[in-house]
Amino acid sequence: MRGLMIAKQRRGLRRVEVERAPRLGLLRPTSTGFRVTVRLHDGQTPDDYERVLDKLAHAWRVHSVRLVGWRPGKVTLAATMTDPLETVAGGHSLADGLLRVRVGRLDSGEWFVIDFRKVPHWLNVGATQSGKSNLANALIAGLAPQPVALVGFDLKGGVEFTPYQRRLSALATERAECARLLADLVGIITSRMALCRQHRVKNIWHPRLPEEARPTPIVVLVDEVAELFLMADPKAEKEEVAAVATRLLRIAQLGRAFGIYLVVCGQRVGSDLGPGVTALRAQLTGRICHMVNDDETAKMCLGDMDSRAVAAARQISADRPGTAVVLGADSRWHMERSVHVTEEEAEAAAEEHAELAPSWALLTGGPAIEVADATELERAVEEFTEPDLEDMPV
Ligand SMILES: Nc1ncnc2c1ncn2[C@@H]1O[C@H](COP(=O)(O)OP(=O)(O)OP(=O)(O)O)[C@@H](O)[C@H]1O
Repeated sequence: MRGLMIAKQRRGLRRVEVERAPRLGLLRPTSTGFRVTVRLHDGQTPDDYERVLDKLAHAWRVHSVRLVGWRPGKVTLAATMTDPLETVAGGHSLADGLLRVRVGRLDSGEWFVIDFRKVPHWLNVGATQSGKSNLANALIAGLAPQPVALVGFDLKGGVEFTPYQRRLSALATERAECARLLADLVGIITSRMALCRQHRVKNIWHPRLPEEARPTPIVVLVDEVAELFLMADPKAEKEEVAAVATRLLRIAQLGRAFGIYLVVCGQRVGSDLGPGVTALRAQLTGRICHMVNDDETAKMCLGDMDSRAVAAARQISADRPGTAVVLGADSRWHMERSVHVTEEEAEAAAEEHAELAPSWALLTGGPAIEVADATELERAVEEFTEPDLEDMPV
């Protein structure tokens, strides 16, 4: 039956023209549809296919067609028969290795994995009720059982992250507090730099750095980033905002090598918030754009990478919360829908693994990894440490 369906598809495919009839390779069935490699005619580029993917989807009578890869002279297209983002089933383990979290599904049917060692910093934008907090919940639930420290900057007065406080090593809810916490993080980077110099390595993941000296990775979640930059009274607040902007930027620039990763969330991220925001954005290479209210935020999030992604983000409808356009490790954009993780589920994960939270005092000055329950941590380290550290990005 499936063979018949594929044969019919194939006959359909042969009738499609992209300027000239495509030279199709074998159709390979996938769990959501099929993949096919197309040999490019002389003068064609992958862009010629990118432009007509919608037309191909209609011609092939499938939900969508995406360009999923290319080699010189060839492109690979993936067709999806039905919308894989209609519902995204949960119930699986969100943690997927050290600093990796399976937060959702891509429209290709694959997992959307946030892998901080591949893409260290992320920008997560969206209008109210678009699903930003749900994604943060998924990250907290996925990172909570891992040997990592979590830090919260919650400019919504603490309402977002306070429920997870027991798993957080630090939480700042006002700008002055944020400025102090950011200064601490810069201090952590400085001491980790000294550690790396001492061992003649360029980053904390280098295999030459003894395991017992390797510092705990820190994932920093910032909610409502605009509040860090907005000034009600520019005269009085200018200095504080400048300090916050400089420190955040420094962390984004240097954090990757020293195991500090950022997830910056906000409703609106525009250049009107000042040059600090634009400079910060350039460092946040992972982009997640939920439904947004204005073109500028979608452009700020996605536009400098791919203008087609902006158009796709503007089409996300309000009745599909958790849906977003994402740009990640492969520099291509994808439609994604995050796994639905309620605040209660994230809170339960934070409670369950509260003992894995290193104290802030230890992170800022104490030995590398130390938590209340050493056995628990050892188990977590074992579970999440991959043997081949050679592959780690420098
Ligand atoms: N992937 C998803 N699947 C199903 N429902 C979702 C998904 N993501 C979010 N929701 C639901 O959509 C609603 C809004 O989500 P969420 O609170 O994450 O939005 P938000 O962007 O953080 O909003 P706000 O800025 O107002 O806090 C919630 O009721 C949430 O449960």
